[in-house]
Amino acid sequence: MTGNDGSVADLGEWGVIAALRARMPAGPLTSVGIGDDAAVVGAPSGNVVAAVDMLIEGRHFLRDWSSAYDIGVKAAARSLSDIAAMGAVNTALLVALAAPGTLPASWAAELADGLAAEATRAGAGIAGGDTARADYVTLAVTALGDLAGRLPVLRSGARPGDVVAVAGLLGHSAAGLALLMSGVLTPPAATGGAPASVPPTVSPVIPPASVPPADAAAAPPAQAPAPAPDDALAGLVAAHLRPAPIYEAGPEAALLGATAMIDISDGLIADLGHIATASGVQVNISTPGLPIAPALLKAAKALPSTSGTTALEWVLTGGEDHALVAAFPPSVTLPPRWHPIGEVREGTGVTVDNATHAGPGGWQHFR
Ligand SMILES: Nc1ncnc2c1ncn2[C@@H]1O[C@H](COP(=O)(O)OP(=O)(O)OP(=O)(O)O)[C@@H](O)[C@H]1O
Ligand SMILES: Cc1ncc(C[n+]2csc(CCOP(=O)(O)O)c2C)c(N)n1
Ligand SMILES: [Mg+2]
Repeated sequence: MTGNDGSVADLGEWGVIAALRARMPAGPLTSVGIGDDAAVVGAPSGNVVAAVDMLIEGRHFLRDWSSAYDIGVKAAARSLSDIAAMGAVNTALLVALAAPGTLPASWAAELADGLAAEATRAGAGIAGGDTARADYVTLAVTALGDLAGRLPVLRSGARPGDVVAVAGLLGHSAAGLALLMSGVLTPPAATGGAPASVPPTVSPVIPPASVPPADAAAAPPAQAPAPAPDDALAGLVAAHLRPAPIYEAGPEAALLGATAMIDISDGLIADLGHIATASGVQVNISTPGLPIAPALLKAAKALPSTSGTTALEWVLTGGEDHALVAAFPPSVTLPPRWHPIGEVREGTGVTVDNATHAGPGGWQHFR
């Protein structure tokens, strides 16, 4: 299933499953993996932690931008990071894949490699899935995890006085998306990452003007100057195409006594809003404590129509990096990868430097 070996329709459903199976290790806790009616996965501490997330062509990715490997990584990372955000260790993924019959079999193989690589990075395997034909590539990845005897870290446990800290990147994926949407950078997949025989992909179902950040989306792709290669900017595009959550920071936070935790898929403000609501508290973000990578400032300058606050906006409202954000009792000594960015107070909602932030604070489907 590599090279110029035809389409998934040529292989047929069972052929596709066999080919995927050969590339996706079952993982250490799976005693029955791909090939039976259901998988059997060990749950060493007695409770199964489970999450599912979809990844939809045109909504979450474009095949013109992302290689099949990128899409596999991203689909896996979205669900794996939800398990980490409960303080749990990932054990196995179930992968539901729908795709057009014209999809090259080698594309499906690359997808399996990306899924397998990211699952392995999180310590998990791939225990099963489902395969069907559809007009667009759609993935629904279920992740299973284990709490190793600990209590789950919920969204609802934050208490006034807690310190809010983040582990992982903020705003990189949003900046990478803005660079791609504006045409300032060409996606690697368009220059060799995807097979030449990839069928035409759909255009984004999201009108560009509604995709955050709005200032970047407004930039005209055609007129954008072709810049010299820039590793810092290319790194942002890579962060968008292949998020790399720090999975082990989830169980680490649980062991440290985190009172609440969430992974940032929609945006820092939006996702902290879920903690604030579930916990019945207010969260204040202090912008001087926010890690704003120099690459973000560079990207904001490289985009034709951005303002001086664009890099900060990406950090505050950009999703898809899947950093973990957690509340810790003030007595906890945080390891270096946990950066304090704010505090929990009495009240409601999320404030930024004690003020309400204008706008939705992140991504929301159907808006
Ligand atoms: N269609 C659905 N049916 C049942 N439960 C759902 C459905 N959609 C979401 N949920 C549940 O709602 C809660 C919040 O889900 P949500 O998808 O917003 O969280 P998330 O996966 O962390 O974020 P995101 O999907 O934005 O990455 C979860 O408990 C999830 O299982
Ligand atoms: C082609 C294209 N256009 C826009 C975006 C941006 N985007 C899509 S979904 C989402 C939030 C997370 O989704 P969910 O809430 O489903 O977890 C974001 C920031 C993208 N990734 N690709
Ligand atoms: Mg979800």
